[in-house]
Amino acid sequence: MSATVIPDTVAPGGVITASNVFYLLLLPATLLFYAYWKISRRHLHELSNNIPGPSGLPILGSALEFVGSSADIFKRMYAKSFEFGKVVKIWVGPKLLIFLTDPRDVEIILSSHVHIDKASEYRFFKPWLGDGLLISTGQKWRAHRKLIAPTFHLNVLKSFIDLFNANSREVVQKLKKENNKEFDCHDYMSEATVEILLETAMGVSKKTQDQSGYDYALAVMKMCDILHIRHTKIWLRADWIFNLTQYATKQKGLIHTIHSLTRKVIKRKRADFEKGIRGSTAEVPEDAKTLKYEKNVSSKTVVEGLSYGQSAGLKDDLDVDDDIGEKKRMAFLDLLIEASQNGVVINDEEIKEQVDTIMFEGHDTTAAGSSFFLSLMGIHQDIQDRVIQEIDEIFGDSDRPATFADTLEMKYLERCLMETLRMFPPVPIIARQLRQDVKLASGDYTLPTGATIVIGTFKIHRDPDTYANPDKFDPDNFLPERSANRHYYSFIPFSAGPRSCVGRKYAMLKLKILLSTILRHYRVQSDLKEKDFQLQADIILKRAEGFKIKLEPRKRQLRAA
Ligand code: HEM
Repeated sequence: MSATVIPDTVAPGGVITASNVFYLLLLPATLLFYAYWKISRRHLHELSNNIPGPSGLPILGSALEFVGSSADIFKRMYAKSFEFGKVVKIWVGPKLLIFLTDPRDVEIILSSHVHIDKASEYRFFKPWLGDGLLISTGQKWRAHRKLIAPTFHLNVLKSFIDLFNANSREVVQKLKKENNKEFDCHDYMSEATVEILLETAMGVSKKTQDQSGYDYALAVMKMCDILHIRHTKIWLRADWIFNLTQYATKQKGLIHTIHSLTRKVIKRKRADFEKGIRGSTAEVPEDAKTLKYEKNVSSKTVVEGLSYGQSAGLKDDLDVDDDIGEKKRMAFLDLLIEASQNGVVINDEEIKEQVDTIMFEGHDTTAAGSSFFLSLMGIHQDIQDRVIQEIDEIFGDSDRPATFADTLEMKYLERCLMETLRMFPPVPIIARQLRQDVKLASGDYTLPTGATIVIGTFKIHRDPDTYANPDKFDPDNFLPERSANRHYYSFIPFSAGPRSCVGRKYAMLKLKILLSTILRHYRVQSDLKEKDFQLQADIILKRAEGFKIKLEPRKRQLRAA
């Protein structure tokens, strides 16, 4: 542009050229920009000065701590976390991260209707999840949350029970080929959780998809690897650099695989909708239907009988009014398509973003949770005995499907599940961007506007001030008398407050049916102990070495009912 204004020629015998002018102005312009940048960040520095944390290197800060494999980074960061208190600042280049692990401080952030903006790192999800519920903010997030949350209410979830049973039975059949040999159960859990989502929340039969649930799950895992690399290698954060790398090409291919499934799902559902078909079109085999076994359970018992993965005192928009009107009782994609018919609440692109979001959040988290659960059962044989005893007391020697009332009886299994989510929370950290200063409750600290706040769920769940023996797998941590005096925000696997997980109840119900069905048929063995797990936190917490277990068929004489 400047070349057209000031011709880039050498003046006869002179030295003033356009490039000379450019270089002459570059230095003062840079100095001015730097001065402005420093002044605009003064507040950030002033308020963070008294927050403890590693001093780091000039310019880079602690960026080098994030070099290496995900498992190395996780181990290093967790070890470092013991050097400081419950409010820690870390500079990563110019970025200020503040880690919070005191439940009183965490409550201030998570319960707020103001601090709802996700950290800037979530933008790496955009090409994949668009502006779906996980990432969006402001009015768009509010309107869509209001629309989507009721589609995960208990009354809707109860209509999924037969499909949870049918799919869990299929997993048991598939697992037969792994009898008595070591294998990675996460592969099976990923495939099952994708297929269950397709048949329940999306309401389409998995048989109509030409891609298997596993292909989709694999693409998601590889996509998470790339996103994790962008979080840790700071030079890849800039889109223009990232787009020059092979990761960008790989990402394009993976997004194509992921989006081709979600596009097909929406297309099929729309076609069904136009034919007047509502609800799931997935078929349930007769022997997985629960109607004749179901006892009537009042919604009051339901709320009191199940914590759904939350501390008992925490309530959110999933807990209000379980007896919602008949009209509102629609599953996720049915409701979105119906809402889009008038084009006001949600348009086609937004439906796709939400479907992508639910397909991701709904499967990878529960695949990790169930794989950790099975690994822990394999390690703690005595605890597995008690779970199996409880299941056998509920089902006897019958092979009938699990009813909703049965899931309420699975109290010990539920405690084991909660303890699994405590020790190995699938979402190990939550990050928010502060748009205004926040005074903390735990000490004389004020978090400055512009800081990235990292809620360290993994660390909070291992705090010896809250859990007497935090590294021991002890389901009795969730006995009512032990939970009673705990701060509500000291157990937050599903986050909490207005941006809590909308799939919390769905996840707990599905996991109870899936895991109890597996344990009705198999006993789990594991040669490793949990201290040997190589944890890696690339978006979702996993075992880097895979979730290796062995299954032994249980010797039960089953009868039909
Ligand atoms: C064990 C299973 C699960 C765990 C541990 C889990 C955990 C979480 C956590 C911690 C968040 C907050 C994330 C953040 O703020 O960055 C979240 C949000 C979310 N989860 Fe889950 N989740 C699980 C299962 C599910 C399922 C089954 C679904 C859907 C079917 C789901 C859908 C969502 C959505 C849509 C959000 C975003 C909510 C919002 O921002 O309004 N999750 N989940």
